[in-house]
Amino acid sequence: MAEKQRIDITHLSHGYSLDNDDLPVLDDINLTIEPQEFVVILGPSGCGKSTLLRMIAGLEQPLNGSIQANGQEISEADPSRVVVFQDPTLYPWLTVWDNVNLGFKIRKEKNDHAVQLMLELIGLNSFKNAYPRQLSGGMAQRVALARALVNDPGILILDEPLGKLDSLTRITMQKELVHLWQQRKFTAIMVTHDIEEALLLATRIIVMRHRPAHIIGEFRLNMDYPRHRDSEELIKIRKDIFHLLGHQSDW
Ligand SMILES: Nc1ncnc2c1ncn2[C@@H]1O[C@H](COP(=O)(O)OP(=O)(O)OP(=O)(O)O)[C@@H](O)[C@H]1O
Repeated sequence: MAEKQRIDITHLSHGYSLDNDDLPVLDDINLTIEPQEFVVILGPSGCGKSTLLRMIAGLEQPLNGSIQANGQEISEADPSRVVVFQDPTLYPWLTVWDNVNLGFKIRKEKNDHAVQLMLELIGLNSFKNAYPRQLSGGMAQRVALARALVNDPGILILDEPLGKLDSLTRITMQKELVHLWQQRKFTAIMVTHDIEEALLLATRIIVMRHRPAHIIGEFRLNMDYPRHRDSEELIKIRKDIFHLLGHQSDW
């Protein structure tokens, strides 16, 4: 199993150049994510959440500041940090089994037992010979999660992975995600626009504001799963998040 990762983000700032103007995006982000936490980042559209995730994944370097995994500066992508995007990005010419098995194949390894176990865990064993076009959106996203998790990443980076699913499938997938996280004990960092989703999944919620983005608050949720939307504790945290955001119109 991959070593579980602790992420240390220190004084991280970033920006882009747009039409010769500087576009500051992230401003002095300081955040530590402990191994096996489930951290959810909430923030308005365009504030820089995906940019931050790309940096944790090593797909982009910050202009200033530091970002480390277990004390080592993150300078490039690494198989121990896996990203799952909003779109499942499965290979259409590969079956479900071959999509999940891809990492092993690339590394010239064979671990059919792990692939089988993963397919059972996501409830798609009977679809192992199906092609992506034969799957529903929720099933395809489960395959993408299986493909990410079969290689036992130290950290799973989730960029709105349930954003395009209908609300019923989304509720099922939220439960599955918690189940997988409890079983496989990876560190999870996820971006969502959905406050309810954050409340149901996170061990910690980070709230960001933008132009440029900075952290304006965080909430620890020491509650068991499954959680109930109308529990007193969640109602209180939901209220506090709305209060913090001040009912921003650009959410
Ligand atoms: N490669 C790039 N070049 C220039 N600007 C970029 C680039 N990538 C992102 N941006 C800009 O950076 C800002 C943050 O983008 P990002 O995708 O990180 O936001 P986000 O919070 O994830 O948004 P959303 O919630 O809508 O997905 C946006 O203003 C975007 O236009």
